[in-house]
Amino acid sequence: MSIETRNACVDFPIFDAKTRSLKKAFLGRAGGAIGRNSSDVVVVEALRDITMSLKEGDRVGLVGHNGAGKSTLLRLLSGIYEPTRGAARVRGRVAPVFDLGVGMDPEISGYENILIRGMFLGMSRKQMLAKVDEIAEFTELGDYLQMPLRTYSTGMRVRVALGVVTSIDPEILLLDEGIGAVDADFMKKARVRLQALVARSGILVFASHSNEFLAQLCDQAMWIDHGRIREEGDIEHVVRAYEGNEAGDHVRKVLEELERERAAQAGSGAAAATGSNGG
Ligand SMILES: Nc1ncnc2c1ncn2[C@@H]1O[C@H](COP(=O)(O)OP(=O)(O)OP(=O)(O)O)[C@@H](O)[C@H]1O
Repeated sequence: MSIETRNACVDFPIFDAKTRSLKKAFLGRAGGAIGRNSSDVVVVEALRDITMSLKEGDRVGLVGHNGAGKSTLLRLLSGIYEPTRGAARVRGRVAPVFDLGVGMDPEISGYENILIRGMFLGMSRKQMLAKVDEIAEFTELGDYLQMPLRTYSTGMRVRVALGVVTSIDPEILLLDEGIGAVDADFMKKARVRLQALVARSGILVFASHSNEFLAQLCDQAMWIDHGRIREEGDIEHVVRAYEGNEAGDHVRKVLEELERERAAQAGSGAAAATGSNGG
């Protein structure tokens, strides 16, 4: 599996822009540049000359200000958008997780929504039937899963959606944040599942404004600025460039913490193995 883009650009033509008061070319603090294409139609230049090459095992975080182009890049990689110019080629089974609520039907039960949402993300009905009990247990929603989804609170819906998303087996996982609405205890549980999901996905591209979350799931990052790749490299370096030393130090702490957790897990795994041999 792989992702390759070469000088990929995405323009959004805006036919109903108030053109008379528009400056010739506008580059604001937020959002992509506003310009005109060759037919003099106003366009938002959401992505400019994106060249990237990802292979199995790559875990890339996208950082950048509001409107920088992160979501547009994820949509380009998922095939929802074609490049206006340049090329984008993606090989592999893609699971686009942009909006946790997409593909959910308020009129049917939580249980049925689990099946449907899973199929929307590329799983077969049979595969989902095999997973549904485990997902139901993860959500801790009990009998609520028999009730129509419209009777759920926002956080309860997110639990269902997260349960499904973290149960799939994608080759390429494209994740847009928006995972904020669950309570802290549940998030802790979800984090473990998300990390497991990422570990079994071949390629991850994850857009988020949470450096903590990014550091937990990614090792590389790209800073998207006004539709262009401004900086790329390891995640600490990119966050430091984008947000400064304090944020960079925070990322390093999160990475060190993860490293300790992993070492402790490996240690206890080794101890358990030794124990069973001895007994
Ligand atoms: N469907 C659309 N039609 C017109 N312009 C769009 C459309 N989608 C995005 N844009 C523009 O493209 C630019 C990039 O938007 P995008 O959603 O990719 O940014 P983002 O980095 O994900 O931002 P945020 O962090 O705020 O979610 C913005 O200027 C936005 O106004």
